[in-house]
This record gives sequence, structure tokens and C-alpha cells, in this order.
Amino acid sequence: MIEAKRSGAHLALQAGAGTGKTTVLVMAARSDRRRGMYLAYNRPVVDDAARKFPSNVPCLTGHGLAMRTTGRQYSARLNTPREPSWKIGERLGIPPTMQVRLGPRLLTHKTISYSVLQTVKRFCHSADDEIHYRHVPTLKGLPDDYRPDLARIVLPYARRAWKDLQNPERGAVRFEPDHYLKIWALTTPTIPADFLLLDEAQDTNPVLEQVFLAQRSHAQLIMVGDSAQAIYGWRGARDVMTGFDGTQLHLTQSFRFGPALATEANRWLAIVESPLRLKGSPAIDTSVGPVDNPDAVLCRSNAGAIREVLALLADGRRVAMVGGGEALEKLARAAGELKAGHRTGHPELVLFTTWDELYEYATTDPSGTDLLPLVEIIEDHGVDVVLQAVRSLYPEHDAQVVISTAHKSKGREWPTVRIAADFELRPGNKASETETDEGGNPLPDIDLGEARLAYVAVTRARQRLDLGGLSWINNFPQFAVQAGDHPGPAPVHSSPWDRLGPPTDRRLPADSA
Ligand SMILES: Nc1ncnc2c1ncn2[C@@H]1O[C@H](COP(=O)(O)OP(=O)(O)OP(=O)(O)O)[C@@H](O)[C@H]1O
Repeated sequence: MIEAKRSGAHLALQAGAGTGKTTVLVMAARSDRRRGMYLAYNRPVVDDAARKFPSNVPCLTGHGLAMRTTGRQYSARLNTPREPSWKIGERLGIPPTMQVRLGPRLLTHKTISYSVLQTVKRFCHSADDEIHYRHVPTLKGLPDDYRPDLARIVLPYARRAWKDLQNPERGAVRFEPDHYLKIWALTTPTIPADFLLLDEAQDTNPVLEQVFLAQRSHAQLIMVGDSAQAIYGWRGARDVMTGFDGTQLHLTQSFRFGPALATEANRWLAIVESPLRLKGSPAIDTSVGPVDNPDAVLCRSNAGAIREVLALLADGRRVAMVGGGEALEKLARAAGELKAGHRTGHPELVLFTTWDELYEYATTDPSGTDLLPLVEIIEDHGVDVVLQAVRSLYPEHDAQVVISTAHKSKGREWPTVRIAADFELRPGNKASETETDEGGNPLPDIDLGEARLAYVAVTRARQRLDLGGLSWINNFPQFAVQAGDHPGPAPVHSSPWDRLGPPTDRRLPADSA
């Protein structure tokens, strides 16, 4: 890496799970006295980096960088209190009496206001210059056929909202950091640095990616991440690493776990069609099998997390939730509102007018099965039991078991991990009876996004992994794990420095001496 960096070439470092990419980045930064800058989309990642990087490499989020210039100009509009979308919608001219039926769903002014603000948000995350149809969100429960109708209603208000946000003094829409980030990006800014490091590049939103890539004529660009861990496609992030025009390097030696778990990880890498294969540390003894009392339970969804929290509390365990219980509480309260006969503003449930409608959706529609644990729990136990459970949560340092969504487990590790039941094969993923591979084995239709999430989840364990809700994968012989098997074209290297590809012949003027 250091050699490749010295060459001055633009670099994309694909770092598999647990390969210690931060250590490698810090070493590379320390070996370079030029003006650098470390960028990442998420604040916790940047805070962690700021403790490790040398002083010639300031660590910033895209928002932090945008705040230095554009954000300041809008300071009069920042930090206003939160308010419900429909109030902003009213100020944009959406009448409180507005109701539109789209197929099975009745959209109120609240849903439309929410969709308008989401459209602006998705535009702000994009690299686009103007608001388009593709920025209109998909609403849970609204069939895709009705999206054009939704767009026709929403787009004029969204464009009005974006115009409103250009005024630095005052306006109808609550001004948020995503807004000044986008306004800044549209100015095609130049970042004053000789080299730029972009961390977690696989999950960077296009707005920051665009600014980063635009610096390539005056700065050495180095992006780091793991394409197989790209799990934020739903919020607009794209895998920018795979197609990056620069030297591709690989880190494949995992320092987190031993060979057995590397083999499990490689099964998922093959499924997500990654060329990368991991090698475990022979000195670490990691096994795969049942775990009675795991340190962490990783869930697919918040609804699934509620089920795990209740089960573990019933077992008398001290339970913590990564990120706190607020998301679970909001979901349970929203379900309670519906159960009590009112509509709710919760984004996941906003389209359902009654509890029965939600029940039918969760139990019969393949895209609603992630809400099934929530519906079942509210039916069986009621909202108060869930709220009581959330109040019983411990801080992480005092808990016996930590529950996390797989999304929030990113970058974390625990000695023993169990995969939660909500990773079970879902209706959309059922093994088809008609489709088989060459050996006649049934082929499951595994969604790539789901498989990447599974890869993130299984690679969080240091000592033992309980496949739990992902055990169904063992029913498919074509995905069998074979110890010592490292299929695929990717090289497996033994030391962090051997692993890195050859220096490139492309040099930047600043570094050619
Ligand atoms: N050079 C190294 N030698 C030994 N152990 C290391 C080294 N680098 C990192 N580690 C350890 O390996 C584990 C994984 O490191 P780290 O969390 O930085 O990986 P990562 O690349 O960020 O992984 P992920 O993307 O999966 O979160 C940690 O426990 C870390 O302390």
C-alpha cells in the first residue's frame, strides 16, 4: 500500500472483513508528509479516525467539509426545532384536506408531505443536478405500478421545497445538514489537499462520491472499503469502488477470526459474486456452531430485534441494544397507534389506515414479511410489553448480551455471535421447485443485498459464530463450505504488505519527484 501510494497513483483498496484497514490507512498516512484529508460519510467513523491519524491529515465528514463554506452561509436557518412533515407540507401549499387514492392505499396530506421531504432528501444524497422521478421514494405497501402517480403529485411540491431551501435567511422547509451538503456539492468545490482518503467508500452517497472524484486532477485519490459490505443501496449509496479508475489493491488476511470463519465468510463472498476471498489467522481458533449464550445477536430488522429482546429478557438476561432502544420504541408506538384505530406518521407504517390492513400486508405480501415479527408481537403481547422491554434495556458495558441490527453492527466485533431468526429464508427467497443448478439442486433466489447483509453479520464474530437464522444456507449443496477452499480468482496473500498489488505507472504531478 505504502509503495503504491508513493507511486502517486489513484488507488482503490478492497479490504475484506476484519483485515484491519484502518491500521493500514493510518500507516499510509504517517508515511506521507503532504497535505492529506480523510473523508467518510458517517460521523462515528470519522470520530474514530480523528484519534488515530497524524495532524497533516484532518478527518472530516462531507457535512463537516461543506459546513466550512456553504453551511456557514445558512447558519441562520440551521438548528430550528423538529416538526412533523405535514406542517412543512402545509407551508408548501399541501392542503390538510388533501386525500388521494392510489390502488389499495389512501394517501393523506401527511403521507404526501412525508414523500415530498423524502424526495428532497434522496435528491440531496444523489449526484444529480435536478429533482427527478427517481428521487421519489417507494412507500411500504404501495405497489410499484402506482409510483408514477405518486411522482406526479409529489414532484411539484418537492421542486418548490428545493427552491425554498436556497434562501440563506428564512424559508418554509426546515433546513438540515444534507441540504447544505448538496448546495455545496453543486458549486463543484475544490478540496485543498494533495491526497484524499475516502473510507467506507462502498457506502458513500453519490453526492460525496461526486465531489471526491472531481478532485482527481490535483489530488491523489485513495478509496478504501469492501464492496461486499455495501448495505446502504436503499438510501442511495452505490458501490463506487468496483468501477473506480485507479489501481485496485486487496487486503485479504483477516485478523478478526480464524480459518473456519474465513471459510464461512468466503461462502457469502461467492454468493455476492465478489472476487475477494478471505484468509483467517491460523493463530485464532474460531468455530461455527450453536452458541447458548452469545455476546451479540444480530438481526435483519428492528421488528426482528424486538422479538430477540423479548426472548432474552424472558430468559433473565441483561440485554443492551446497539444505538439504544429508540427505534424499537418508535416502531412499537406506531403499531399501537394503528391498533388503537389511528393512522401513524412512522415511515414504515405511514400508508396503512388500519391495523387489519397492516396485518394483511405483513402476513400475505412477500415484501412485508420483515414487519411480521412486529405484527405477531403486538398481537400476542400488546404494545405495553414492548415499551416495558425497551425500558429494561441496559447500557452495553453492563449487559450480558447485545442486540444489534446487522446495519448497526458494521465495523463492530464480538467474541461470540448468533444470527437472529429474522434472517430465515423469506418467501421471496424460497428455493424454487422448477429452477435447479447443473447438479439438479434447487436454486434459491438470494437477493444480493440480503446476502451482503448476511456477509456483514457472519464476519462480526471472533471466536464462535452461530449461523442461527442463516442455517438454511446449509440446505443448498451448491453453497456448501469446504475447509481450506478459497475459490475464485482473487489472490490470497500472507502479509498485509505482500497482499497489495503492484504500483501503477500513473503518476500525479505533485508526487512524481
Ligand atoms: N495488523 C494487525 N495485526 C493484528 N491484529 C490486527 C491488525 N489490524 C487489526 N487487527 C485486529 O483485527 C480486528 C479487525 O480489525 P478492524 O476492525 O480494524 O478491521 P476492519 O478492516 O475495519 O473490518 P470490518 O470492515 O469488517 O469492520 C480487530 O480486533 C483489530 O484489533
